[in-house]
Amino acid sequence: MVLQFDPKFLTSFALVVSMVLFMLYNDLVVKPKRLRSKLSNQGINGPTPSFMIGNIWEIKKAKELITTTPKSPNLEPVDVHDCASLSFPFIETWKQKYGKVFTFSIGNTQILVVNKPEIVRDIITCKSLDLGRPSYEKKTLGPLLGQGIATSNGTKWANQRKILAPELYMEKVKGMMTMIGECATSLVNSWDDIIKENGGSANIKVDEYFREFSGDVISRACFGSNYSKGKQIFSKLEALQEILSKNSLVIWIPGIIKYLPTRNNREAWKLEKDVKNCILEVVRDRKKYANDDNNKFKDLLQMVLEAAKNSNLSEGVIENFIVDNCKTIYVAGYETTAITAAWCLMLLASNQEWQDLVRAEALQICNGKIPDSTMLSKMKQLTMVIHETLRLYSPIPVISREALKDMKFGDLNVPKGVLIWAMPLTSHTDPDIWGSDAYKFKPERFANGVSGACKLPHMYMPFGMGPRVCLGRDLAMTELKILLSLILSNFSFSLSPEYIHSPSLKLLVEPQYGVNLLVKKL
Ligand code: HEM
Repeated sequence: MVLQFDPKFLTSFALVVSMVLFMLYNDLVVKPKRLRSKLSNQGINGPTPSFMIGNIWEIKKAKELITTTPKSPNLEPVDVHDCASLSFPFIETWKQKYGKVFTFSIGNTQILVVNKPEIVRDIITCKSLDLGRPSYEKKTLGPLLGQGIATSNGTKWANQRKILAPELYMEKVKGMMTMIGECATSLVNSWDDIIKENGGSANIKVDEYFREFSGDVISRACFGSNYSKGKQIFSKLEALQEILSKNSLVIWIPGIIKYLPTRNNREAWKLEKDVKNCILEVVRDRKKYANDDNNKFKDLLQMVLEAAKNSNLSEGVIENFIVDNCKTIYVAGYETTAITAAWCLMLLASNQEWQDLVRAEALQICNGKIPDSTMLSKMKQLTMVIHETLRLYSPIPVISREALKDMKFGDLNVPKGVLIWAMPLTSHTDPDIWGSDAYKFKPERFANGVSGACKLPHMYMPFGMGPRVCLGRDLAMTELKILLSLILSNFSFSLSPEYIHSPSLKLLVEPQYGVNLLVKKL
């Protein structure tokens, strides 16, 4: 039997196929080539990309080489902290080969890496809404962050920032200090118990305890009295984050991989749906009691709810606004703080003289009490240690932007669609900025603040800078100071023989095998 097709159908079919092919050719070949040639005309070069995958292969190979050779401090002491080479080996290699400004690609996305201080300053302090968060973040982190403040752009971002920022100002954080002190005390008590059981000292892997601590703080700050429901939500978000970090390179490859019902994708979709339902359940409970006592709930969720109520957004949009911003605050604030605390203890464990100094300061100022805001402001040496930790082990290694229109920074023309990466990890250890001891742990460099520590203070950016600077900076610093001062006032610690030094990049830069310490009660 010979199939007969209507000639009109055949013509339309051929037209659609050629349009799809044309669009694919444009997206995968023409556009990336055009962007690269606009950059190379300005003398900006980089490794040659392969079709569809860009430089993913080189990145994967460089990372594999590093992860197979972790260092144990028993063999070599941890006294050189070159975190950038360990977590971004490919960036260091290309920087040496192509200079301080170079380009590479992941999938068909063109990335411009900028290490020149004057350009970095212009980019991260740029107030134009034409410079935004990269659209790929919505692809890679969509299930985790939705379209909350961290992934949105333009007026949508500006509105969310206006609503959320005042809730995390220092004045509000001061009101959270008793709650933070309670969470830290609970961690100290659990270490006390382990140490007692083990006859005076114990080998403790600190990471899970710090995650529990910062998860508790964020759950209580976000959900107040619905805190136990908050914990359930956050454990699902944690699982979702783990799945997405496994997908982080594959998802860049153009095509339909993120839509395929693979095991990872199915799990991620289920968790995303569960989280949304759980948050909306808390919201429904709140609405039931809202008229009983309007002052009952004074937490971030209530503030997001009220902001949504006062806006002229439609019901469906309001739901997403609430769900996405609750998720964003959790994701932005949970692991970053926990990982920083772990790196801080690793550094104090390997620098006993600084551990003794900061402990003496904490004991003298707090005298066994949970610190209040006046005490925290007096703890200068502890602040210096946290700054130095964030310099050497910045948990967020890249500050990324996308040119949403053609843009110009000094002499540099950035075509629309190019992603720009400023790299805290690299600029925090650049010897031209910090001196020849840039890779050493020396908190004393911060004795006169950030401006006294380096020639170009804007190159110190663990919390970013400019209009999109971290909203939770004051909360994070307060959490870290309370937690660390209580630990130092109660315990002494050194690196355990089980500790393996291997900073590695998942979604954040974290200790690949955790931080194991030998902890003793004072
Ligand atoms: C040590 C802990 C933390 C570090 C190192 C850190 C670092 C950062 C960095 C580098 C950015 C991106 C800035 C940019 O793109 O210019 C950021 C954004 C953000 N952070 Fe943090 N953060 C920490 C803790 C927190 C906490 C505790 C919260 C909330 C409770 C939080 C909420 C946010 C939010 C909402 C944004 C997005 C701001 C926007 O796009 O306008 N962060 N953070």
